[in-house]
Amino acid sequence: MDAAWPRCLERLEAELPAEEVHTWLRPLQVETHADGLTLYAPNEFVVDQVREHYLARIRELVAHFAGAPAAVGLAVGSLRRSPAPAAPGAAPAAARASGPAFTSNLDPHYSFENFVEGRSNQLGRAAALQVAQNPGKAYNPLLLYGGSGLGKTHLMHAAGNLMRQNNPGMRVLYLRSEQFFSAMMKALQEKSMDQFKRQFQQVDALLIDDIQFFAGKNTTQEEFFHTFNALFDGKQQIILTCDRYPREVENLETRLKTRLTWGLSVAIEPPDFETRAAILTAKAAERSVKLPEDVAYLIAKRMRSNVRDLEGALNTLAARSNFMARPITADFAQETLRDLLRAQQQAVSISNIQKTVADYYQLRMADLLSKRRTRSLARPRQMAMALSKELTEHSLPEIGDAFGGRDHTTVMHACKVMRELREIDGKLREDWDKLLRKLSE
Ligand SMILES: Nc1ncnc2c1ncn2[C@@H]1O[C@H](COP(=O)(O)OP(=O)(O)OP(=O)(O)O)[C@@H](O)[C@H]1O
Repeated sequence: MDAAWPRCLERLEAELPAEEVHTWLRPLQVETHADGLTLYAPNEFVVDQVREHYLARIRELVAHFAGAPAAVGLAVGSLRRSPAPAAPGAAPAAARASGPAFTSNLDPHYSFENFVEGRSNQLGRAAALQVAQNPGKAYNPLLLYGGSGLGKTHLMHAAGNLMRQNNPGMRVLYLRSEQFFSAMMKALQEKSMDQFKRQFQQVDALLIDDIQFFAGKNTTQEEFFHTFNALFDGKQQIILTCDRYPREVENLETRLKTRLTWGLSVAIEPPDFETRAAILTAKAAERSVKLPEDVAYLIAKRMRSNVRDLEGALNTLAARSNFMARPITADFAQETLRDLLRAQQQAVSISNIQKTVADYYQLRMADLLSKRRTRSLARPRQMAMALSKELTEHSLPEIGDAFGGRDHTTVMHACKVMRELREIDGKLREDWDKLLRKLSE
């Protein structure tokens, strides 16, 4: 019986579009019994989809591969396994089915406690927390938007988990936009739209991730628009994420764009250096990885794109250190992450920085690089030099050369001035942050 489900999945993969298997069947957890098996789905929504579209075929295949009649049950729940690997000699971790009647697709790992706060995500975190504490009342909908891997999904799950923690009976449903889309397409094909719509009337909070996916999909937008309105009228909480401000998403209906931004829309920005280092330190502690401070700084300095990449770097380091039984040091990190760090470094060059700074201050490149010392040129020039030191691996003399053959002490002075001004001049600090962000995209 144990082998029946993997073989059944394999066969279904050959028979069905990959997207369907990925969306509905892969997330199922299986518990085998002597005379059959039970499939556990993360929530009722998935149970309905599986029952309606796949269960009959699953039953046929399981019986076929088991070589005998087999009972296949389907229920909401999950198989809880002991999170730590079993110690040598210990009995296998007991697996058991659990879960209330409505679970939510929420990942319990994501919480506010393990979300590191920084200037870049402070507002988003505060808004998500407010919403979780006053669902349907604080801001509706809450829209979190920003680039990939910056923590939008994390905050969304954290809000959902907190709602359920405060009120265990609350029905919170998390869906990726693809899941909404694919369930709707099925319902349309099979003329079961009424049932599709009813599922949403039962939820207290609906969390939809990555709504930019709806762009160009007109029927989905129409349906989502109605679902949205019904929930909104019923004061059910809606939380959405998008990879940019919805008004900037092409091929999204205007009335939907307007609705999406009715409540509160908050940008999640790429984390600054301190936050990146704090995230690395926190993730390392969570995983019991010994990450010295200088290594956290090294990675945080060099990897500026997003948190997912930071996590990837940490995982790579931890795995290699484990495997080679070597401690994580700065040298070890340089050696292990060489390619990754180089790829990040290539993304920004001095000329790239000069161009971005010139555009930002609406100057001509020739003026920025000229010897003229008027204040309106000197500050942007110092800004560009300091950014070059911060963002590239070039030496002071190399940077000086790239700025019309200036001496390395001029570059050093520019870095010092910028550091001091950032402490006391709010406008300049804002310029610095904006430019850093632009250059780190
Ligand atoms: N401030 C933070 N503190 C701790 N972990 C974070 C933080 N920001 C992001 N992460 C982690 O980074 C990873 C990527 O974040 P997440 O999946 O939430 O990104 P996203 O913005 O939803 O990206 P996408 O749009 O690509 O889905 C997750 O593992 C998340 O836990």
